[in-house]
Formats: sequence, structure tokens, C-alpha cells
Amino acid sequence: MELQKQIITELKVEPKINAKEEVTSRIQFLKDYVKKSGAKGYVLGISGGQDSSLAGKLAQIAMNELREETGEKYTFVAVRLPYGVQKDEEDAQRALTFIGPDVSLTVDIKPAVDASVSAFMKATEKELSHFLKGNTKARERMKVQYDIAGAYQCLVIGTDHAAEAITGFFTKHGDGACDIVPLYGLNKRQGRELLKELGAEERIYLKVPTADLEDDKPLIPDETALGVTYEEIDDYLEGKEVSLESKEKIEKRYLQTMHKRNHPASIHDTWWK
Ligand SMILES: Nc1ncnc2c1ncn2[C@@H]1O[C@H](COP(=O)(O)OP(=O)(O)OC[C@H]2O[C@@H]([n+]3cccc(C(=O)O)c3)[C@H](O)[C@@H]2O)[C@@H](O)[C@H]1O
Ligand SMILES: Nc1ncnc2c1ncn2[C@@H]1O[C@H](COP(=O)(O)OP(=O)(O)OP(=O)(O)O)[C@@H](O)[C@H]1O
Ligand SMILES: [Mg+2]
Repeated sequence: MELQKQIITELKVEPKINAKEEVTSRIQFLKDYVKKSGAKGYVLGISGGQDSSLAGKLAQIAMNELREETGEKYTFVAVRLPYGVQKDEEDAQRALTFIGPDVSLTVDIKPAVDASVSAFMKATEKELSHFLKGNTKARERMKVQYDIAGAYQCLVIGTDHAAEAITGFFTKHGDGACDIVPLYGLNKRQGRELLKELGAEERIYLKVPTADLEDDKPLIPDETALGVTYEEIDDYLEGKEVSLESKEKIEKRYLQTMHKRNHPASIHDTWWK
């Protein structure tokens, strides 16, 4: 099968969606999964970006409905995880207002990240690059979310979706580590459609996507880091034709990041061959 078709099938992307139906079915999924698991709710880091605004809103609605339906105390915990002071804190606060979480926490990851980086440098006498320190930030955020999951008996939501999975644009065992992925199969513009359906204000769904991980490149847009636009990634995922240059960039990243979309290789696996 042609690689584009193979990727679309693997990442479960539909070229056209009904935003209302997607909202309903993904909320239902969050409700069914938490009930079946025996957990008491969900936790998610809220950055101010599009993906966590959407996943957080779906989770909060799911918890509201479950409380109504069961009379049990299901809870959504939103956690702000800034590295010191976040440049776009205002956007994060706007996202929290939109979500209206049951519980809102803030854990500054700076002391833990800085301690980890300085212990690494002391031991190795090597500098940890801004890029690698960025991945440490993402893994520290993962760790805090699992601390909360343990303490509040809840599950960790991940914001992975097709437009991110295709390029492997996430930190392995960082933001890539989670218990449930309610946005799976959506591309970036479909996620935006869901945010609109949920009544988010424009500033939330038009916010420029950024990983915001590197100290020397604050708020660098994902599209700059990737060298390809989300419009092109979304078109590719909807089976449309994109420029040859973008197609090659997307497919190269897809092939290089196979290991991020699979379980660690064992002697029984063949995906890496
Ligand atoms: N073939 C292979 N088989 C098995 N494992 C392999 C491997 N190649 C590398 N690895 C392992 O993977 C590691 C590299 O992966 P990883 O540590 O993830 O690091 P890497 O993929 O190099 O960097 C993460 C990228 O994701 C971006 N990101 C991160 C977090 C959030 C967002 C966002 O959009 O918000 C974006 C970040 O800006 C950066 O460009 C290697 O150190 C190695 O341990
Ligand atoms: N500063 C932060 N505070 C809390 N959580 C964060 C922070 N930065 C990243 N995260 C978590 O890591 C996830 C991955 O980041 P990512 O940038 O892909 O998503 P986003 O910021 O929600 O949306 P966008 O891709 O539009 O920027 C976020 O969805 C969020 O759960
Ligand atoms: Mg972001």
C-alpha cells in the first residue's frame, strides 16, 4: 500500500468528521473508560495550547456527566506545570477558565528539572543541550501527573493526536506517556473544529501550537521546528496532495519515529525491520 494511505489507516484519520458527534463519542469514551478502570477521575497538564484545552474540556464534561449519572464523586484535576514563569501564562489561565476544572493545581517543575540537569552535568562533565533539557521538562511534567494520578486515584490523559503522532513530535515517555488518548485519530484542524463546537473562544483555538521546551527558543512554533505547516500535515492526513518537499519531510519524520509509536522492541517484533 502507498505510504500515505498506510499512515492514514494506521493513525485512524477520517477525511471528514462531524464535530458534534466526535465530541459526544469522545466524552462517552472518557466516561466508559474511567468507570471500567475503577479510577476516580482524570488528570491533565494544561499548557494554554489547543490540545490540552480540548482534552481538558472533554474530560471535565465527562466528569460532570458521570457525577450526575452515578452520584459518585468523579473528579477532573487540571495541573499547571510551568518551568518557572511561563511566557504565555495568560493563555494558560484562559484555558483554565474555559475548562472550569473541579480541581486546579500548579506545580513548578523548575527546581526538579534544574536539580536533574545539574546532577547530570556534575556526573558527566558534559553540558545538557537546550534541546535535551526540553525533553527533561516534558518528562518531569509526566512524572508530576503520575504523582497526582497516584494521590488522587485518577488516570493520566495524553493529548496525542494524528497530526503529532505522524511526525513523532512528542517526548518519548514525556508527554507521550499517559493512560488514555481521547484525541487519537484527529488532525490539528479537526481538533480546532471540536474546540469551536465546545464554544471555545478564538484565542484558544487559533493559538499558535508550540512545545515551548527550549530555553533558548521560547514559544518557538511547532511549524518552525518541524519545517512543515499543520495545514500540510492535515491535508496529508486527509489523503490530499501536498508539495513533494513537504511529503518527503513528513514521511521521513514518520519513518524515523516508528519506535515512538510502538512498544519497545522485543525479539518477537518486526516493526523495526
Ligand atoms: N530506532 C530507535 N529505536 C528505539 N529507540 C530509539 C530509536 N531512536 C531513538 N530512540 C530513543 O529515543 C530517544 C529520542 O526520543 P525523545 O527523547 O523523545 O527525543 P526527540 O525525538 O529527539 O525529541 C523530542 C521532539 O519532540 C518535540 N516535542 C516534545 C514534547 C512536546 C512537544 C509538543 O509538541 O508539545 C514536542 C521536541 O521539541 C523534539 O523535537 C533517543 O534518545 C533514544 O533513547
Ligand atoms: N507548561 C505546561 N503546563 C502544563 N502542561 C503542559 C505544559 N506544557 C506542556 N504540557 C502538557 O504537554 C502536552 C503536550 O504539549 P503540546 O504542546 O503538544 O500540546 P498543547 O500545548 O496542549 O497544544 P499545542 O500543540 O496547540 O501547543 C500538553 O497537552 C500538556 O498536557
Ligand atoms: Mg503546546
